[in-house]
Amino acid sequence: MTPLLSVRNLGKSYGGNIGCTDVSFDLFEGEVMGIVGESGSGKSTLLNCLFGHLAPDEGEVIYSTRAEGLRDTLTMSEPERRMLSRTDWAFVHQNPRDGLRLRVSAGGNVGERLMAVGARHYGGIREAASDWLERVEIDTHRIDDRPAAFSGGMQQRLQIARSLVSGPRLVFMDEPTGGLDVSVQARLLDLLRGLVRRMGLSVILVTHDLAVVRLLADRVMVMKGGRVVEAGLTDQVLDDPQHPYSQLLVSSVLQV
Ligand SMILES: Nc1ncnc2c1ncn2[C@@H]1O[C@H](COP(=O)(O)OP(=O)(O)OP(=O)(O)O)[C@@H](O)[C@H]1O
Repeated sequence: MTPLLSVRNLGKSYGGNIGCTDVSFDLFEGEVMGIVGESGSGKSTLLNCLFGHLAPDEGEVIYSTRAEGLRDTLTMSEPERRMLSRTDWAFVHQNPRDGLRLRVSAGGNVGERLMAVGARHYGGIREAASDWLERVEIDTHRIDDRPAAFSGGMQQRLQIARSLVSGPRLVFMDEPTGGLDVSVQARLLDLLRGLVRRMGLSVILVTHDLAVVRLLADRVMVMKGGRVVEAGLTDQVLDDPQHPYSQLLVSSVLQV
């Protein structure tokens, strides 16, 4: 089976500082890959290099496109890449305010993404937006409200609806439950898990929370100092970590 995404020797430094280095992995269709590590271990740098928010210094990011087979996204033209990130890919930010337009209605936030991929029929767009609000458990009566009036958890659910409405195959998530109350996190995780499984999404999920990884990820990569120090099936890595740093990471959570 061809991987959906193949990353080879990806590296990015900031002046003399390593952001991430020598990162290689494959991601298959329908698979969730968790990336964990302490603050400064390179998780965000890696995620942003993969999505295209940052330009890596070296490496390859080969993506299996629907129309043109395998393509290195790092050598694509800017318009091609933009199109890919609107149609096949989506990004869920930790802070929903980074992924939403706060002055546009909830329905508008979702509908806008459909228009960006060519939808034009107003009735159809509004219906799809309403359907997606329901799917992320937002009362459809709030469709014309601005997200600024929503709670943090609702804003995050709206951002997820906006990201998924266009039917992406690969979703990048940066601490999607970070900054939310524990009870709100639990509900969001449940929702995310259901959507990911039902839609058969491939996900690259950055988090420092091992409970999030345990619940969502099929496989996990542990990063330290910009490098992947251990990778494997989630249960294996969390139940029987091999690298001393992974052991420390797992045991520090258990002690809390
Ligand atoms: N804009 C930048 N300029 C210089 N160094 C940076 C920059 N962004 C990140 N770094 C450095 O790159 C390394 C990796 O940082 P990165 O933010 O990717 O880690 P992280 O694991 O995502 O951390 P956090 O969980 O705190 O977001 C760190 O040493 C960090 O100081």
